[in-house]
Parts: sequence; C-alpha cells; structure tokens
Amino acid sequence: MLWIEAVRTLSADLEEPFELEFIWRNLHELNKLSWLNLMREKITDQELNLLTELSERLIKNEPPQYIVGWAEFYELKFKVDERVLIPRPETEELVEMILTENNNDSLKILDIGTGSGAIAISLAKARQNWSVKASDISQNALELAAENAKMNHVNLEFIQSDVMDELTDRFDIIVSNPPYIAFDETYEMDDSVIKYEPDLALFAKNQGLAIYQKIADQAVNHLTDDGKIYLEIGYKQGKAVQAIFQEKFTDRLVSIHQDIFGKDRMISVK
Ligand SMILES: C[S@@+](CC[C@H](N)C(=O)[O-])C[C@H]1O[C@@H](n2cnc3c(N)ncnc32)[C@H](O)[C@@H]1O
Repeated sequence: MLWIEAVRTLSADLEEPFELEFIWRNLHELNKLSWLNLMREKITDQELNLLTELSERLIKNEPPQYIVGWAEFYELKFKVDERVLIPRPETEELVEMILTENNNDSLKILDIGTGSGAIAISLAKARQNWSVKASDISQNALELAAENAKMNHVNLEFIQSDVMDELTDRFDIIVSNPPYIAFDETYEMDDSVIKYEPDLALFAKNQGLAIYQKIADQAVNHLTDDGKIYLEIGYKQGKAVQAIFQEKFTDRLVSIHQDIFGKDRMISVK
C-alpha cells in the first residue's frame, strides 16, 4: 500500500482531514516537500501500525497538541501534556493588550494559574525589564512551566500557591486566566476538552466565579498604588466579574473588553 492510500483511509473518520499530516510531520520533523514525497512511497507495516495508532488517538478526540507534545502561543513554542491546559488564541489577545498598554519600565508582574507558563513566559520574553512571577496551585503544572521557561530562555520565579495565599509582595500588574467554567456547563464543551484537559484548569465553584472572587479579595493587598489587573473571562461572565472587582476597587475603572469575535473576553482594572 502507498502512503497516500493509508493516509486517505485513516483520515476518513477524522473531523480535520489534515490532522494526521500535522502530527506525523511534527513527530518526524518533516517539511511539506518531504511529506509529499513520502506520499508516493510504499508504507511499511511498522509505519502503518504507527499511523493507525495515531488516527485511533485522534478518533478518541485526543488533542493533536498533546500527541505532538507542544503548542504554539504568541509565536513561542510550549511543551504541553495532560498536566496543563493547551494555551488558547483568546489568551494571546490578553497578552497583546498587556503589552500594548505597558512599556518596558521595570515592573513586577504576577501571573496567577500559569499552567504551561504561556502568559508569564510570553510577557517575560517581550519585556526584558519586567520581573515576572508565576503561580499555580498545581505542582505538576509548575514543573512543566519551568521546563517551558528554560526552553524559551527566560528567567521567572515560580511559586505553588492557592491564588495569592503564599505571596507576600505587591505587583504592578496581576494577570490571570483562571479556571472559569461552571460545573453544569459541560454541555457546551468539546469532548476533547472534557476528556483530556485537566479539571483543575477548567472548572470553578460558584458558577465559575470562585477564583475571580478570591483574586479580587486578595489583590487589594497585593497591588501597587497604580497597579493594574488583567483577566480572561468566559464570554457570559463580563458583568458578573466586573461587579466582583468594582466592589473591591471602588475608585478604579473596571472595564470589559471584547475578543476578535466581539465576545466579552477580558476585564481590566486600572
Ligand atoms: C485556565 S488554566 C490557564 C493556564 C494558562 N495560564 C493559560 O492561559 O493557558 C487555569 C490554571 O489555574 C490553575 N489553578 C486552578 N485553581 C487555582 C488556584 N486556586 N490557585 C492558583 N492556580 C489555580 C490550574 O492549575 C491551571 O493551570
């Protein structure tokens, strides 16, 4: 059997027809031309077994990023596996907003719930004068985030903490993309997210608002006088999260911002 026949047959039941190509090329570091040349060759039994195994994993909805072991975020590469959420394009918009609104003055930054380290590492990479701390309640996530910091050549401080319980300092910018999905909202989620991504990264009590509430309660004592907060939110949570922060920061401007699809996606406190 030729490679092209095997790929066609094994891709027939996949939602995304190019996923097998993406995964094989990544695992074997093949460029497009080498892949196209491969298509004309005979596939060995061993290769067919491997390709079949990959297609079965995709049919079971395993995210391609977990299969290849990395994801791209803000033009950087991050190792990902089932310890951490796969960083999303919406979160790139949060990073973009922070960088657009803040120059390279030496600032102290805290990323709460860093996961793969995507936000903290992207900020540290773009702003060499910033001193960035990244926290997570999950030690497993922090271990992977530390590997990602090393791989991307940035120096960050990592700390295991339930929100800010273990932190004593004040920050110029507090950023977070916390877990914000309500436990009864699984009907809206993709099967691959529910099955493979960590619950700890997805769900929060109090209709998904519990971690925002804890951040608001604690940020009062951890923000510098003119410090700012930037948060990612679920698209239906704008008004609720705005109210939580406005109650704690009565003299500040708490704004809701939309993503490129026009959905409420970010909150800033300035
Ligand atoms: C939605 S993920 C975000 C990961 C990463 N910042 C990103 O944007 O891709 C939320 C992260 O918050 C962490 N987390 C959950 N509860 C937490 C808590 N109480 N305190 C600190 N981190 C928490 C999870 O382990 C997870 O890594």
